[in-house]
Amino acid sequence: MSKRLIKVAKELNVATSTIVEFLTGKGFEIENKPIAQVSSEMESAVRQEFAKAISDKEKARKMEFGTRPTAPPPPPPPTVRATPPPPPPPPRPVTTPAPPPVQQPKPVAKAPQPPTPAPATPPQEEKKPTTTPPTEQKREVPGLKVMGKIDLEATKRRPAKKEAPKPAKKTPPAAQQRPEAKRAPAEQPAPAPKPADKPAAPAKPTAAEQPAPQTRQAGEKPDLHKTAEPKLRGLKVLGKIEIKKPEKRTTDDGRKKRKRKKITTGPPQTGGARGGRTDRGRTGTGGRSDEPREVSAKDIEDKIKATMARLQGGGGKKKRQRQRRDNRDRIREKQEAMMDDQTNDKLQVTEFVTAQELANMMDVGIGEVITACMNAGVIVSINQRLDAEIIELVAEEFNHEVEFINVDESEEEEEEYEDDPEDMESRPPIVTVMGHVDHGKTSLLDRIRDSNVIAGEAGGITQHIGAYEVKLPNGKEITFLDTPGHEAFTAMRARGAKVTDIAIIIIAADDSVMPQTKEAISHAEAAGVPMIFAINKIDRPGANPDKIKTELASMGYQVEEWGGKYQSQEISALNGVGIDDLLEKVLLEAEMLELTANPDRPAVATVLEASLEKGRGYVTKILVQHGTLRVQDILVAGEASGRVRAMFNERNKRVKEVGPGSPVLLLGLDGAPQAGEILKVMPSEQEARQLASRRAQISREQANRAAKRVSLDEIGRRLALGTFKELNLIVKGDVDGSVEALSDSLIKLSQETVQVNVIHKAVGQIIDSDILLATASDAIIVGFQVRPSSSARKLAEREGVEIKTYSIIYEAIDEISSAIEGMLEPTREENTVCQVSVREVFKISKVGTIAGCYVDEGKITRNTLIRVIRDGIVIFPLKEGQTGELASLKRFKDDVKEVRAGMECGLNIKNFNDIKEGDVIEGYEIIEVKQKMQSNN
Ligand SMILES: Nc1nc2c(ncn2[C@@H]2O[C@H](COP(=O)(O)OP(=O)(O)OP(=O)(O)O)[C@@H](O)[C@H]2O)c(=O)[nH]1
Repeated sequence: MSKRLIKVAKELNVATSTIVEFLTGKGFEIENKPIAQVSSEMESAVRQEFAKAISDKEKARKMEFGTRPTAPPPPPPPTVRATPPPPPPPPRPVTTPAPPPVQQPKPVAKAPQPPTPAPATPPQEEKKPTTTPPTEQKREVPGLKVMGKIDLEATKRRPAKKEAPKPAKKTPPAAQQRPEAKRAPAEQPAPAPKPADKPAAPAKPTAAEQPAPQTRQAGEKPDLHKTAEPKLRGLKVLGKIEIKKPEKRTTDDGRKKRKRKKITTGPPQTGGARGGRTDRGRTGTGGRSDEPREVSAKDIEDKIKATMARLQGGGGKKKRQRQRRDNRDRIREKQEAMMDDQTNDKLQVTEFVTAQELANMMDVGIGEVITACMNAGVIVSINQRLDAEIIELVAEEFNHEVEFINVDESEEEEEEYEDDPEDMESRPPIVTVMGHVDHGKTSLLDRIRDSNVIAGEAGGITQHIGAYEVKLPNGKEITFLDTPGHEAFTAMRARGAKVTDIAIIIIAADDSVMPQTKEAISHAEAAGVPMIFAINKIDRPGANPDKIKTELASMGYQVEEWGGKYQSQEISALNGVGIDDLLEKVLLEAEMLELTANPDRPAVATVLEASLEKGRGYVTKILVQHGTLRVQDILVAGEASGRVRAMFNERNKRVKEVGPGSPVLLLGLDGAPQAGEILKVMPSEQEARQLASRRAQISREQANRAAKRVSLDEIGRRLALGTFKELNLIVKGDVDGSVEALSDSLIKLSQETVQVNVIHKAVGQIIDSDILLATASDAIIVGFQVRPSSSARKLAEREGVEIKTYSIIYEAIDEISSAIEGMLEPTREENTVCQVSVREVFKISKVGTIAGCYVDEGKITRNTLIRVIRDGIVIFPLKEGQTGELASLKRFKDDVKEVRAGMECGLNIKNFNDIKEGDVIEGYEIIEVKQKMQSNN
């Protein structure tokens, strides 16, 4: 599994640039971006490389914190505790020989120690009050006379006074010494430390302070002794201060300090809330977490009391306290919630949650989320919707795992109906006829319908219900979709419905494989629907079926009789030749597909068409796919719901029930679902309504989101989701050569992670069917020197299909290649600012060709960059990198700076005089595009 660079860097505590440098040096390819993916191979290399650094750092850390308390202190404390009483006698002799001045320098040498004693003193103060009771008993112990001795060296009187109370209050071992200390204070204190550390000398100089450490040891424990011993010597003054404090504590300060303690417990909580956030990143600090736990138990009691008091109507004096407690509680609860979150840290998110929502989910401040985004190089606002990559990154930052859930899936959990294999019955195949205009689609469908009308229904008034069934002499049935051509076919597929089982591609034998034929093939191919080629009009004198087969073979579709895998049939839709054979081949294909359905289950159907009819309400034409649909069934289809009021077949005959594979027209829905939407039978009207309204809500939500379809900018995001494996492209160009060249180059961009497919390529304008195919196949349209028709442009906008147009082949390749690599950084982009149609052309000598134009959209200015488009193909400028400019722009006879939509104007173009009536002048500007989020990362 690969990781983000930033994460690895954090784990190793190494700069990302260092890692990148190292990896690049090792021959890995990695970008210096925080979200760059680090493969496990790279990671292990990096870990190996930086392992030493990590361990060194770890050691260094331990040294800082651990050495003071652990290394030196542990040995002395135990000895001091255990030994002090027994060793006293031997030390004395030792002390005498030891020269006090000589050893004093030693403590001085241990420069670092002085700071430690200072902190050591406060603990003493706190503990002293608690130790007060034992002091009297301890006074009896004579062993602690040493204290007195120390005092003599420094300031005899004061230390003596101070020490006296200390020993009295403290340690039991000291008790014996104290009496001695009083009597012979000068020397005895020294021995006490000596036995512990051996260095008798240090004891003497610090004599005044040593008593203090001893008292600490008694009250506290080994740690204090350890730190004290080396440090005490230099810190005499501090010792004095400490001694004074304990005396006061016992009286007034005790209360104050108790209060302080309470206060300190409070702040840690608030601090915890603040610090908790930082802790998350560092996975918490042990010490702090302990405190709040203790406090929380008390606070719970307090809270109960406070609540009780409030219920009973407490006095105003305690109001603040209560408020404070409440605040603390709130903070603590928040903290606990965070802790819970951390343990249960898998976030289920839909894509495009806002920064605020993500912060709420993780229970962290929005500021932190924004900061995390900024650290990753992305500036976001509170309500900005974050994409998958960023969500992942931010969640990682807060130790959350992310699971992306599809809104549709999450909102609509379809319970899979499990069909019993025994209930499955074969159903008629559903066939779509597609082909080039005038190649005979309608004629074929009519011929089939007329010659194969279901028995007993001949002569009835037919109505268009989007499909019809035919029964063949052998009793087998076939359902033909007669929705016009591939538009309906792809429109349905674009909605996720796969209705067609088999596609008949009809090609006129006296013509050739035409652009629409190729499109039809592309559509069927993209849908994975088996094709049968019907070579029509074989009765025509110029018919040449072999030519068609050859063309098909050259496209990679070898027909069966030529050794290929595609069935084909020569037919004449006009006189009925070959139709039965064609239907036989359809049945054969259907047999191979083993089409079955269970008629005994709640019906599921696909909407073919829906409309609002006067007097009938919403009329929905459907094709039942599973189960049997009956009158009075409760339905939901897309955002519409209702109950089946009535159903009619294509003969306009009422039917009470419809089985799988049959089309029907139904009344009763409260809206018009879109073609391709699934109609389901629901158990209750309430559920149907709920589901419909939920879908309506989702579709609104989706409409608000970024384009649902793939776009170059979106590839990075999809790659992050891990679901993006194929990039489908439709390539349109001005000439065959460029289409081929561009397609080949684009296919070559395929990588291990992303396969680039050119699902359709053709010469000519980008038209509606390209958009439909792109919608159905989630493809991007790449146009080279061609433009979309205005209806195609609108359709693309509506469907969210991205059309990328280029004038330079390598730019197209570069951009798509960058997108695939997830590092698209568009900085300059074309923005169409106007569309002007040429209505008249005047040739004026010396001036050139003047075009009388009408501004259809936008505003053309004198400086607008332009290109001339004829029949959807760019005819000027043709040279790569060249831009078109106006030589003049006039309204009537006046030069003007700009002309707006709905106005006429005259213009001529620099270096271009071949302008013709009907040409379109497209004005555009080059704009600097803000870097998209994906590209930032
Ligand atoms: N000679 C001959 N003419 C045919 C045959 N099939 C269709 N035609 C003729 O070809 C023309 C076009 O046929 P249509 O069935 O309308 O073709 P289409 O593909 O449905 O056309 P659009 O609906 O416009 O896409 C009509 O004049 C038909 O009479 C055939 O097998 N032989």
